[in-house]
Amino acid sequence: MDEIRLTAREVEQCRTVVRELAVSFGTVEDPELLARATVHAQELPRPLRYRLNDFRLAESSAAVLISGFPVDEDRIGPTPERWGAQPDTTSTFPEEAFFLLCASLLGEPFGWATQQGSRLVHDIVPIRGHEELQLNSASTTQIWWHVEDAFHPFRAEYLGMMCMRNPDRVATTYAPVNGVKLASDVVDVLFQPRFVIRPDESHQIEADAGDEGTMVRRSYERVGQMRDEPVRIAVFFGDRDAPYLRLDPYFMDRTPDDPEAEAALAALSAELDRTLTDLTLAPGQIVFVDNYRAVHGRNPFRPRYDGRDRWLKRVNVTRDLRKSRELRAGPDARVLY
Ligand SMILES: NC(=[NH2+])NCCC[C@H](N)C(=O)O
Ligand SMILES: O=C(O)CCC(=O)C(=O)O
Ligand SMILES: [Fe+2]
Repeated sequence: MDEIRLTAREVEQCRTVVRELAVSFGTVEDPELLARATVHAQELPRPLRYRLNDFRLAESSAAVLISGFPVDEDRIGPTPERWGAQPDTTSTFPEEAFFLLCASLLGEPFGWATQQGSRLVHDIVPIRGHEELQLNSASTTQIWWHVEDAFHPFRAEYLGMMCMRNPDRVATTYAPVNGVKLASDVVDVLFQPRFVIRPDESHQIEADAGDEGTMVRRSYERVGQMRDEPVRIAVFFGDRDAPYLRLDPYFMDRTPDDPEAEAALAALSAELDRTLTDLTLAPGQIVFVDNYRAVHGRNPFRPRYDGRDRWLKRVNVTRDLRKSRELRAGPDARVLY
């Protein structure tokens, strides 16, 4: 994993850019701010921009950690009890704006109509009743490692997470694909379309009541179709010697009709299990996981439900919005229906 540590001077430079945005905007969801993000991101410190550029272009590493940006523990307010339940979006504006500007250096932030009310910046918080689900809002059960939204052809190239608080030091888990060792015939099988990935539950929880337009309903129908009539896909793609990967074993069908494929998936899973490591985010730290080159998950923890729970912000980033044009309302629209 790459680590970028901001110097005190660089942090001041970042805060100046963010302060300027805060004059005109109260939420990072404002489409006008998003339209300008790529431009304003060029005002961030040059070393940060160079490092993120290397990460994006040279694939120097499968994840990058950015440390040093401060979080104002009092100003951000209590951890929300549900997704998007933060009473005042301005309370985390500086942190989210910095996060979004960094994301803009890697590509275009986007959201899903079927997740967290179509917002671009998601909350990762433990939610009452979700403790044992395979969702970001779970707690007492581990989140099995996965590629984010592996079932979807337009899933993120990078998954960003920024820590607001993490008092019990709960670890995100992480394993890069370049650490796995597999026999050549196993790699061959993984490159073939012999695998089935179903949509995970985070796309099947109906959005906040109220914003259930026709488009959103159609979007849930599309996810339903991917669940009921999934197409067979390859787990590996790209370069034979440095493959990209696409898998979420928890939501993948066993393939008893194809024992060779089943064995290849088991072999890859065992390797990723073997190489999985902990990454404990501290307040202010941002990680961007290369969603084509690594899997991630999370260790279990006991939720507090006292306003001081673990709280991350999350954003999906694509290198190319155009490839999903058929699912978006306009060229610069960022929500996939
Ligand atoms: N193996 C899994 N648990 N996959 C689903 C991951 C969690 C999902 N992306 C969410 O936002 O809640
Ligand atoms: O909470 C974490 O550290 C990661 C959760 C996760 O997998 C996700 O939100 O996509
Ligand atoms: Fe995830």
